Formats: sequence, structure tokens, C-alpha cells
Amino acid sequence: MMDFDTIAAIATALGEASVGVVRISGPLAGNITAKIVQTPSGRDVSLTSQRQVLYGQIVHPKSGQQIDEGLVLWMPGPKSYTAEDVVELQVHGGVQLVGAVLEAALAAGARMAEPGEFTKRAFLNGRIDLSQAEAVIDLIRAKTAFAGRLALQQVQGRFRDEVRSIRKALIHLQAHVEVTIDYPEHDVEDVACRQVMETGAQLVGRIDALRESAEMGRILREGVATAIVGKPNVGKSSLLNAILHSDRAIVTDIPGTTRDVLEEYVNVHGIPLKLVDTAGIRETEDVVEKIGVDKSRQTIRDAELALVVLDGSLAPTDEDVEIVASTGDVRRIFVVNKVDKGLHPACEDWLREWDAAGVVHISAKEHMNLTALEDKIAETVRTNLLTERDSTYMTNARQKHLLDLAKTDLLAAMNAASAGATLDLIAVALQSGYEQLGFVIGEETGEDLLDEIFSQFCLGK
Ligand SMILES: Nc1nc2c(c(=O)[nH]1)N(C=O)[C@@H](CNc1ccc(C(=O)N[C@@H](CCC(=O)O)C(=O)O)cc1)CN2
Ligand SMILES: Nc1nc2c(ncn2[C@@H]2O[C@H](COP(=O)(O)OP(=O)(O)OP(=O)(O)O)[C@@H](O)[C@H]2O)c(=O)[nH]1
Ligand SMILES: [Mg+2]
Repeated sequence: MMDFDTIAAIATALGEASVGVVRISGPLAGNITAKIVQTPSGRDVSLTSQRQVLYGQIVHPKSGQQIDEGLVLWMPGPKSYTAEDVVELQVHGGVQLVGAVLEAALAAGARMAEPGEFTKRAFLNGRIDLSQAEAVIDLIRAKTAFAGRLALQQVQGRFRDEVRSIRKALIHLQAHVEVTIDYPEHDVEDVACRQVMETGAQLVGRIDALRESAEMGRILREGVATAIVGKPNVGKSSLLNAILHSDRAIVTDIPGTTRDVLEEYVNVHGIPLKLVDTAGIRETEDVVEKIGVDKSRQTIRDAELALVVLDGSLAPTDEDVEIVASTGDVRRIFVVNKVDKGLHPACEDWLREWDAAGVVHISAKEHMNLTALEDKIAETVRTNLLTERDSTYMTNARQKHLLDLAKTDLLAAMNAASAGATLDLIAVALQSGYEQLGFVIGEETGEDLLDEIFSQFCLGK
């Protein structure tokens, strides 16, 4: 256990709520609590070595002014979230009240915690590793049940266990090589080299599985960038509203209504989408609309998925043709809208040119066939952007980079082994790979990086 000062923060969201929590962690947690909590029996919480819940009055340590009544959770270290002595003051939820309780804790000797500092301490005190700590952010930010499940597995150490297991195999392999260096008989060397190539290939496979899950992680964190595009007035904003079940975007019968891109997050069958409504694309002299149209084109370039919207009740125009051409490089679904008005024969003819599997007929206004569109979106994302075997981890960009480096080291060791290089060279490459994997789970990680990672947390976490 490291020697830290005692920190305090509000752990719950600020706002009206039934309960608000102020959390205190560190060696003075019990002492501070004794100064600001008066129990009916006059008992001092910090005298017990067992976790317990007490009822008491929360008072200001200097003025003695009563602030609220509350429940006090006493969790002596190391059996606590931070592995230090932790106290949680559960009081009535309310911005003013919870703030006053925090102030009382600060006046009694605590320091205001930095964002993520509680979780950082859990890491520094060795209760969790870095990948678990990082996953806490993912868990809090998870936008779908699926993302939440993966993040929880990560919080509970699933990713860490796999990295540790790969590391263990690597150090084993390195030991084998090192031992052979000391006994340089030729056939023994050959055996070691073969071992490096065989085990190396297996480990590269396992590292690859973790690397590939980075794509899954990114999509679950950021959502699939999904652009709704089409010429003016086809019903793009109506479609956004229909998928969101709200009147988020302005809808009128005037072409050129949407002038700016509008982003919203939505969960479609467990897949988070960053849905982007765009200005209808057409030639225009209007300065503001022109900027909007340029942004629409940029949105198409940035998109991972495009919903190309057409007005099915009208014959297609050159503008439709141009938009279809400009989305050729993006994975796309053709959305034929306004089918409540009937399908124009020219549109029907035109549609036959495309793969019917990629076309969905809907009415955004009348909410017709939206489920079919959502099914299509989910299916397209699952089969093209996410793969099944990725679904056990959600590696982040930092971890992915280190895994890439570890893989490069491992491949270098294998190449050296197959080329008959000296065993020292092989051992050095294996050692380097072992270290890179150590950084993934936060062994030998510098203070700067830790600050960077934990500063992304919310206050009180
Ligand atoms: N009131 C409250 N609820 C909360 C949290 C919290 O800090 N406070 N958590 C905060 O995010 C999450 C729960 N996470 C936790 C993880 C570990 C320990 C803990 O005390 N671990 C010890 C003892 C385990 C045991 O009893 O065996 C340990 O791992 O040694 C506590 C909370 C969600 N709910
Ligand atoms: N009948 C019918 N009308 C629709 C449907 N979807 C949209 N509309 C109407 O079409 C008009 C244009 O809808 P918007 O959603 O604003 O179209 P948009 O593509 O966002 O237009 P811009 O922002 O100008 O590019 C509005 O009057 C909508 O009510 C539909 O499914 N059926
Ligand atoms: Mg619009």
C-alpha cells in the first residue's frame, strides 16, 4: 500500500436525486469522518476493522452547523475500491447539499480529488491493473448493453488475464533461449529456434485476436459514423427523427431546410451509431447552403456507413445520380423514402440496377418499415465492420499500439530464429515484446501516461 494523502469528491451526478454520495479515501478517512459525522450512540466509525453502515448527522467540522442526516459506509482498507480506508457519505441528493458535505470533508482535512483519482489509487495500490482501470471509463460510457457487457468483463480482468498469460508464455520462451545460450551445443540450439518459431506463431495469433478487438472497441466507444445523405427534401431529417423517436431536426417542405450537419447517438439493435443528418446536396447560389453542402460531402468522406435517401414517389434526377456516384466508396444502404405516396415507375426501374439486397423501402413520415431498415443497418455493421471473434475484448488505441509493437518484436524473434541468428539476438527481441505487453497492463508505466489516462475520468470516480 502506498502512502497517499486523503482525497474526497462527489461521486454522484450533480442534480436533484434521491441520494447523493461523497466519497473519501486515504489514511485520514476515518479521522475526517469522526469530525463531521455524529452518530446517535456517539460511536466513532473508524474504530472498527469491519465494513459497516452507520446512521448519523453530518456537521461542519468548524462551525458545528448541521448539514444533513445521512448513512455512512465505512470500508477499511484493503477491502475497498481504492484498497485504502474509504468512507462514503450518502446524503439527500441535491446540488447544494452534496456540495456542503464535500466542503465539510475538505474543511476536516481532505483534499479535493482529481478526476479518476480513486480509480488511479486502486491501480497504484495494486488492486486492479491498467487495463481494468481504463475499462472503468468504458463501462461508465457504454451506450449499449453489449458494450457494457464487454467493458464489465474487462473491468473484471478478462483482458488482463489474457495479456498476462501471453506474457508468461513469452518469458518462458525467453528463459528457454537464455538457458540454451549458456550451453551452446548445436542440436540444443536448433530445438530452441524451432520452439521460438512454433510458440511464437501461437502467441502472434493470440496477440492478433486482441489487436483485432480494437476495431470493436473503437466502434463501441465512438459509434459507427453513419451519414444520412441525399438531395434536398427527400426526407433525411425526417429519417433522423424517426430513428431517434424525437423531433430533433427541423423538417419542412422547403428544399434546403437543413444547413448544418447534426450529430446524434442512437442504439440500433445493440449497435451504437453516430447518426449524422446532412444538408441536401445540390448546386446552389445560397452562401450558407453552399457551406452546408460542402460539409455534407466531407461527412460522406468520413462516414463508415451511408444511408443514401431517395424520394421514391418521384422520378430520379441528375442530383440523385450524382449523389449515388459520390457514395460509391462508402458502405451504403439505399433508402427509398415516401413509399406511402406510392413508388414512381422511373424510380422503380432505376432501383433495379442495384443489388436489391441493399435497398429498403420506408416512409419516414408514417414510420413505415423502419424496423426493416434498422435490421439492415445492424446486419450491415455486424457483417462488414464487426466480426464475431472480436467480441470478447474491447482493446483501446493505446493498448492496440503496444500490442502492435509486441507483435513486431515477436515476429523479429521468429525471423531471427528461422535465419539462424544468434540466440542473444532472439532473446533481446523476446524481452522487448515482454516489456511492451507489460506496458499494456500498466507495469513499468510512467507518471505522465498515468496522468493522461486518469484525467479522462469524471470527478469522483
Ligand atoms: N457505493 C458504491 N457503489 C459502487 C462503487 C463504489 O465505489 N461505491 N463502485 C465503484 O466503482 C462500483 C463497485 N466496484 C467495487 C469494486 C471493488 C470494491 C472492493 O471493495 N473491493 C475489495 C473487496 C472485495 C471483497 O469484499 O472481497 C477488493 O477487491 O479487495 C468495491 C467496489 C459500483 N458500485
Ligand atoms: N409523404 C411523405 N412525406 C415525407 C416523408 N418523409 C419526409 N416527408 C416530407 O418531406 C418534406 C421534407 O422532409 P425533410 O425531412 O425536411 O427532408 P430533408 O431531406 O431533410 O430536406 P433538406 O434538409 O432540405 O435537405 C417534409 O415536408 C416532410 O414532411 C414520407 O415518408 N412520406
Ligand atoms: Mg433536412
